Amino acid sequence: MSFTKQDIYTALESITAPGEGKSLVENKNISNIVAFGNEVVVDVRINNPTLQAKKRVESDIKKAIHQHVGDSIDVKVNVKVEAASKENPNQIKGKEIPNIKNIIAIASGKGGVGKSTITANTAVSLAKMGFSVGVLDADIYGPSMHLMFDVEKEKPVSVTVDGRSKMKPIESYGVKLLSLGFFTNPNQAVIWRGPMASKALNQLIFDADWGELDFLLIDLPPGTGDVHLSIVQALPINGAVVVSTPQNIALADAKKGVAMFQQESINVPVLGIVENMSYFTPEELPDNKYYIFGKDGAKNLAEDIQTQFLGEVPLVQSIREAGDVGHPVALQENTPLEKAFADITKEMLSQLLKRNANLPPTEVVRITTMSGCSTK
Ligand SMILES: Nc1ncnc2c1ncn2[C@@H]1O[C@H](COP(=O)(O)OP(=O)(O)OP(=O)(O)O)[C@@H](O)[C@H]1O
Repeated sequence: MSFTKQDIYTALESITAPGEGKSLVENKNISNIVAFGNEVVVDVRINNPTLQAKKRVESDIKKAIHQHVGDSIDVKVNVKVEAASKENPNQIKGKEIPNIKNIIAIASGKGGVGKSTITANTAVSLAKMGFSVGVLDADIYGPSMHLMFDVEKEKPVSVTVDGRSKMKPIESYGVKLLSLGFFTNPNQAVIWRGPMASKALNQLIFDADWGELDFLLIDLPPGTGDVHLSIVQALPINGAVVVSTPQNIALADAKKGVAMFQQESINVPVLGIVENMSYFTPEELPDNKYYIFGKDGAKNLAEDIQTQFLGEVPLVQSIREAGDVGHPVALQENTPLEKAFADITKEMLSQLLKRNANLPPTEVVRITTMSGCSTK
């Protein structure tokens, strides 16, 4: 059968580079194509170093050529991984997403420490400060953001942007949301394998019509696994926030979480640690503080590992209730909790400003105004 190099390029236009949101051709991943007789050799360069990504690219290329050009063609694929440069520890990895100025990952080592609660309330605080904010719920084990923002019955619709079909995030309290929870049946356990989860998350980031965002907060799953690795390697994350309770077992896991971001191959700056459930104050004894999970654990950890302590949130029934009814407590005007979350958010922004100030000049476009925050 006869075919041209151009036929091969056209076939490869249908394939998305892993974690890069554009087609292999558009993203200039194809470095060479040689076609002779019934054989084609495709040389391709990708950034994602995982074996799964290499295998996926190889099999996608073969499939596309067989499907669009001819199923008897003998296809050979050479995949080369281009490691991200390690020279500048503040380099933002992954492809820049033009409409999204800052991406912040919220993580925890241990489950159930309040990572989603902190994400939801920080997002609300940012929106109240006048920023445009999006939240991506990447917690594949138990997405909860759609519940915390009272939109569990909503389904994102498809819109056409520049000729491409995109998902429109659901908006609640001025925050744009996309969650795996919108696409799963709440009564069914969903088992996401690493590559499948990464693909779904990539779509939620790159195939979504986020519009212009000052901040995209990513609520990561607890722990340090596959999903973290592929998200932090594929996305230009400006910084990570780690949430922990003051309990020893949670702190040990938080330390691992921080270490994961600081690993050479990941190298995402940690903006700081938030301590949740720091103490309990009964209504009838407003001056008493009971340190149920231990005292100052996260503060001490932050000091030990030379990370910023971003603030503390007490254990309060109304935080749990507000989460359950889908009305984050930071929305309650003129309350101590609204202030607590605003203070944590400002501290996080100050750290982000410092971090962005260290970026190469072309990257220092992230935030220009931030009332009440400074890099000092
Ligand atoms: N400071 C707090 N005071 C009272 N309840 C809280 C507080 N923080 C979180 N909670 C409650 O604790 C539970 C777990 O919180 P959340 O879902 O935010 O944790 P998570 O770390 O995101 O959990 P997962 O590991 O499942 O993702 C929720 O019911 C939430 O409402």
